[in-house]
Amino acid sequence: MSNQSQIPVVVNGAMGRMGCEIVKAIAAADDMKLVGAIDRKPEAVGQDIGEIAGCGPLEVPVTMDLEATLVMAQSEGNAVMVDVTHPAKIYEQVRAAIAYGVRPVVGTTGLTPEQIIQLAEFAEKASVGCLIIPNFAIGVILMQQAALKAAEYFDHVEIIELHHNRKADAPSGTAVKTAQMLQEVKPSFNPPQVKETETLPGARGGTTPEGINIHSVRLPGLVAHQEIMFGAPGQVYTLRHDAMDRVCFMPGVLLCVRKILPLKSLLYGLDKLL
Ligand SMILES: NC(=O)C1=CN([C@@H]2O[C@H](COP(=O)(O)OP(=O)(O)OC[C@H]3O[C@@H](n4cnc5c(N)ncnc54)[C@H](OP(=O)(O)O)[C@@H]3O)[C@@H](O)[C@H]2O)C=CC1
Ligand SMILES: O=C(O)C1=N[C@H](C(=O)O)C[C@H](O)C1
Repeated sequence: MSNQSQIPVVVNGAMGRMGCEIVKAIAAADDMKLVGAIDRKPEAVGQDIGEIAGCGPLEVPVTMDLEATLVMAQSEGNAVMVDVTHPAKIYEQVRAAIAYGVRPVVGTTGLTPEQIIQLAEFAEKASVGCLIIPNFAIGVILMQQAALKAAEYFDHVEIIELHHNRKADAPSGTAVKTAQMLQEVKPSFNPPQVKETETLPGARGGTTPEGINIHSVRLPGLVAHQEIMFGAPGQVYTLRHDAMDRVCFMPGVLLCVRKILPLKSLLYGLDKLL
């Protein structure tokens, strides 16, 4: 495939756990070209991201300069930025990408519902596609679909998400999205049965506006896991997904990079693309 028909891709957070995996996946995709690698480690500036990610030289030096990279990517035309950084700066980074006409595929979690609404308005006005994808794994989307079916029959549900202990945000973006999806089937869950008292604050987890409790477990050894537990008199129905390796997210990342090109507005969730 000629260089001109390849999709130019910038990875923000390129040196992280997800970032390195994404760099390798893009390097292996014939229809994409890595044009920028951003991270926030001064000591790595100028080093080849291909060497850092372990896929051999790509001649793409690490930079800390988001704006200059967006300007460069914009000049390539039809560019995409995959962001896998940190909740702290994600809102500003997505706005900047949209402002430069570089389509953001946002894997970073931690955006608030209000921020997502504001980004949707901004993307719509700019007529730039934007994807907010709390989970790129197909297995998670299938689990969520099964949960939507179960929610038609069960009034009681709790979500348990389990992650490695380097994760910055809690609850996970996937758990938040799952609760939001369930609410579309039923406006509220878990009608109270008794007046509960927490003798240890937080023991019942965090309660979403949908009335669904989310429990966040953080341990070394875990990667990314989620259970959705439905209960009814005499039965418990549990759905579970386990990400054993971040490679499971890569087909979803590549799909987003391809599917974002014709979009002119924001979509939230991989289910919207399938
Ligand atoms: N949507 C999905 O399917 C998935 C989403 N995620 C999400 O992706 C994000 C990253 O996860 P993970 O790769 O495990 O995290 P890591 O901490 O391993 O990687 C993040 C990288 O981005 C760097 N970074 C942080 N903030 C900035 C910034 N403002 N600008 C540039 N670089 C920055 C970090 O630097 P430093 O080390 O110095 O902090 C680090 O190198 C998280 O929000 C996580 O929830 C993760 C897996 C799957
Ligand atoms: O931080 C992670 O690792 C993950 N984050 C995402 C989330 O918050 O849902 C997706 C996946 O669970 C891995």
